[in-house]
Amino acid sequence: MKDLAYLNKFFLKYKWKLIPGVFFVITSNFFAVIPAQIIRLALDLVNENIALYKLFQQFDRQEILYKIFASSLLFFGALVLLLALVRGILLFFMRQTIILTSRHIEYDLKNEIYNHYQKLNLAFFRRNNTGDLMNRVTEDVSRVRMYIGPAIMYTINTVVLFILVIVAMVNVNVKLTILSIAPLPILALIIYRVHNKIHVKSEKIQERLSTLSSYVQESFSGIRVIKAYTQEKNIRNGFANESESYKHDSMSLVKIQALFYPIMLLLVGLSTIITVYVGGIDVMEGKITAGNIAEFIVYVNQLTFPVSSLGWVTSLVQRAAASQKRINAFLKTEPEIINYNNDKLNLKGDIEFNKVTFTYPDTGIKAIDNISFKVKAGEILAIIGKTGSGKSTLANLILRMYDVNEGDIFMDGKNIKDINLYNYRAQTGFVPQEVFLFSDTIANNIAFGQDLLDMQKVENAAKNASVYNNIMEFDQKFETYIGERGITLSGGQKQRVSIARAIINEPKLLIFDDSLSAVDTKTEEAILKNLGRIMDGRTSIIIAHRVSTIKNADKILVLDEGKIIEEGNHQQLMAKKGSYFELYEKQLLDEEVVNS
Ligand SMILES: Nc1ncnc2c1ncn2[C@@H]1O[C@H](COP(=O)(O)OP(=O)(O)OP(=O)(O)O)[C@@H](O)[C@H]1O
Repeated sequence: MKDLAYLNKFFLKYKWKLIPGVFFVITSNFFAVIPAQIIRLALDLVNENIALYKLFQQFDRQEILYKIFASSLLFFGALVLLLALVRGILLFFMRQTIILTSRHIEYDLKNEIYNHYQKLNLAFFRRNNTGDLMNRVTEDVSRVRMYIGPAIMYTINTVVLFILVIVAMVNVNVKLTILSIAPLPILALIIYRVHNKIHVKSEKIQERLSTLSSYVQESFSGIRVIKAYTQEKNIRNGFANESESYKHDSMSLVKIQALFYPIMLLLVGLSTIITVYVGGIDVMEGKITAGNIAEFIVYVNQLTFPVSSLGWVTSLVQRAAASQKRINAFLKTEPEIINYNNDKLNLKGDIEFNKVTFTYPDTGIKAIDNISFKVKAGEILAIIGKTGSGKSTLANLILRMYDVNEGDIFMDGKNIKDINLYNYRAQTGFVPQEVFLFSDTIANNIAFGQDLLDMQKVENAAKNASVYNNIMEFDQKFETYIGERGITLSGGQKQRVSIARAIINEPKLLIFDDSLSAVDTKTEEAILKNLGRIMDGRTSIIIAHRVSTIKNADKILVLDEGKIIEEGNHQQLMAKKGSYFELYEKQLLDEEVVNS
């Protein structure tokens, strides 16, 4: 429960919506109790008047008596209707205030969690799976909303109605009160148990549904592999098995749900029977009137819903507390990469690595091992090496996606930890190894890092990334939708759109992580030529597998197992006749074989 205390700040924020809500809950209950008393009066009136009516048999007055009696009954009926109407209006305002507030708080909480996610660094997203991250913002927040809205509303409602009804009942007859409400605690307990069971089963069904959806999604994504390996039948059987488990769990939920109403009706019926039986004896003994029995039956029926909601509310609160606990754990996670400096930064592009070592915190893999090098502003640094040698990690460290364990990285002579991180990243262009494009138009994808869409800039960037002609071939040109709802770009086209996105701002520092692997050598040459022009006087870091890509770099680092094993420009490294030379010779040979 203490986890839910986190929400108090929201209650305070929306107090002027909640306080009227509580007022409406309380007043609406008065209008729930008064009709029962009017029904008692009406019934007693019927009882007395029937005797009187019979007394005046054969007299003219009987007709007048009948009229008075009928109009009084009509009056009581109209009064009950009017009270129900007023109660309805109050209930409407109750929901308009309390449930509306719960929606406001849900919105605030979702935004708070989402904003917090944006502050957290890459390592956090690698540690937690996407499903979990999504659940915090969707499922968990919804459960918390059920506590803020329905749970609180029904709790206040139940307490107020209970007090009013019990006071009214005790005023009539204490013994009858105790006996008629005796089955209700059992009702609350059973409903609580049934709700918990329903909850456990619903959770299981939800899990089954997720598994089923993932299965279907994966089989659609991998349809080419499935068809190529003629695995359609196996996949179909797998789907049938998953569906069977889902059906089985759903059936068992339906069985429990089917018990819910009969149990409720049984216990309410029991209360009514007790009221009629015990009340009937009291009427015969003259302790209470017949109208009191009718009044009691109305009370008992009025208590049914709040009592059953008590069980429901208890399980709602428990679930909300569990969800809020998970949300709090996320909100308490502090970003590991912290920006201490808000001074404006004008990046030049001098980079220095000084004895840098980095080990991935989750896997314990030492990806960078005691690396030192310098790049002057305006130079092109190339990084080459076997797969897994630490090239992408180096790019991540330059972008300060992770902080180093040992050593220091300097940007323009300042430690990277001490410069304005957001300013720094804004002046950096990065093309990641795994291209990611949003489900949006090509123009918006290219202009992603910009505040405003400047089509001139977008087109220029596309030209410099050698993708302009491809885009112009599409019917809708730059307005072409890509991603799930749109067309599928080829690997090379995606890479070039991603390059256009990185160069559109003419960054001071540009990092290409194996970003030319899917384009042919001719296109690669054209892009590099354009880059040479755009990046003149700015620093570029090019990670590549092909020697042809990096031949013209000012400095080349050859990495192996996180260490620099060779360093120099193309000529120097060729003269060394070491790993770089071997790689070059091998790639040259491969090219000749392909061309012959
Ligand atoms: N997010 C991560 N968490 C844990 N370990 C990682 C992570 N990313 C990379 N590694 C590990 O760090 C090492 C270096 O990986 P890195 O991606 O830097 O290599 P690379 O040289 O870029 O390889 P490639 O050329 O195949 O892209 C590898 O052993 C890899 O398994």
